[in-house]
Amino acid sequence: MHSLRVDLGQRGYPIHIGTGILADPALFAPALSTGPVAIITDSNVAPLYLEALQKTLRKLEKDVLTVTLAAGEASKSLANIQEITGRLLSAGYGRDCTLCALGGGVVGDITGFAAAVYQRGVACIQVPTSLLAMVDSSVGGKTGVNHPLGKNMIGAFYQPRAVIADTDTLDSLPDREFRSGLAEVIKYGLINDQGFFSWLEDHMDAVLAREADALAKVIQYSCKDKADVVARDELEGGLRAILNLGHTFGHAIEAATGYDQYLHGEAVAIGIVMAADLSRRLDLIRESEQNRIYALVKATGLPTFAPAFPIDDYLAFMRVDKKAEGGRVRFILLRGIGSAVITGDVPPAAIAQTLQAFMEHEHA
Ligand SMILES: NC(=O)c1ccc[n+]([C@@H]2O[C@H](COP(=O)([O-])OP(=O)(O)OC[C@H]3O[C@@H](n4cnc5c(N)ncnc54)[C@H](O)[C@@H]3O)[C@@H](O)[C@H]2O)c1
Ligand SMILES: O=C(O)C(=O)C[C@@H](O)[C@H](O)[C@H](O)COP(=O)(O)O
Ligand SMILES: [Zn+2]
Repeated sequence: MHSLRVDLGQRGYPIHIGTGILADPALFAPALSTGPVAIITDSNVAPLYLEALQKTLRKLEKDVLTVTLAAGEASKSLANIQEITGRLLSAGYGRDCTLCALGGGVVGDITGFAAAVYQRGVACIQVPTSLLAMVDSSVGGKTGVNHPLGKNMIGAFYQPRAVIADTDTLDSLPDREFRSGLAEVIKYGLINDQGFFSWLEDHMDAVLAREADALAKVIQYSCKDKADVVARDELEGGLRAILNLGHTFGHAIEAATGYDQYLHGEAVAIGIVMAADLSRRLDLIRESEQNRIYALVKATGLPTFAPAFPIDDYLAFMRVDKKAEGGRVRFILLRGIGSAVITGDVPPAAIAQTLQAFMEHEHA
């Protein structure tokens, strides 16, 4: 097992990454409040891992309630916050309860938000089971739900008490979901870890084959890169926005397509390719660097072109992005591989050219 820490003083917490650790009560015990536990999970994950987690918690003599949401992004809704909190109230759960998010980023984001608002805040443990959740969403305390008008528009920063990532659960993760998680992994290399990006270029075959050593390195490096950024800027006053590379375009793609055609990581992959294109148009990176980025995304089997919509539709979704300031959309762009810049100083014509280029055809 490998453990690291998100260094946030009193709100700091451990991230445990390893095989078989879902069955280890000793990892859960320090993060639990004194009262009962509610496991929030989804309809795909429940048949696979719910029993194992229930067993672990019962060894700690915990009463356990389970809320199983329908799998998929549509479950990240305010209606399900009502459902979860209603179940907790009906069961008489008080402020001493703990919510355990067992699943991917959807379950993690909604459970974290439910924990933030239920009786003004109860303990939360993230038990990520998708690659994306292990490398990104379970860490850092961004919680929330979607609104039809925009992705993640309702939420809170609320840190978990612990992240417990049992990599054995990835054995059952469908290939498309696995690749989706790799988009966020590539992101870390691009924003602040040039060596990791090069390593990914050299080892993508091993990663895609889910070789244990390669997978362990991917998860450990990603969690460390994310924990470092979060520790320096928990509430996204500035620096943390670099974790949003590819998301200004990506979230617009998700929202424009009703959240059900592209997985989050797929939309982010297209967004990364677009951000690289925009960076090159503004002479921030060389064409050779743009080509490397495109090649790695492509080698990962992720999509690199966006569905065709009127540019104004994309721009309208991009304007609701939370990074916008004074009505001006801000982008995370690249100054090289391993170096990101946050800027609102982007000519509208360049944004339109990038959108056009990646809607019309695949980049050669
Ligand atoms: N809070 C953050 O910092 C943050 C970061 C990145 C993404 N996100 C959010 O995370 C969500 C995407 O997360 P995701 O990709 O995990 O999606 P997801 O939660 O929908 O999980 C992906 C799919 O895989 C299934 N699944 C999960 N684990 C499995 C397993 N071990 N075996 C078999 N099937 C399994 C799920 O049921 C689902 O169908 C988006 O809503 C995105 O906005 C949040
Ligand atoms: O943790 C962060 O900060 C991120 O931006 C991580 C992203 O991968 C994630 O998709 C996040 O939910 C996006 O946040 P948002 O603030 O743009 O909604
Ligand atoms: Zn993301």
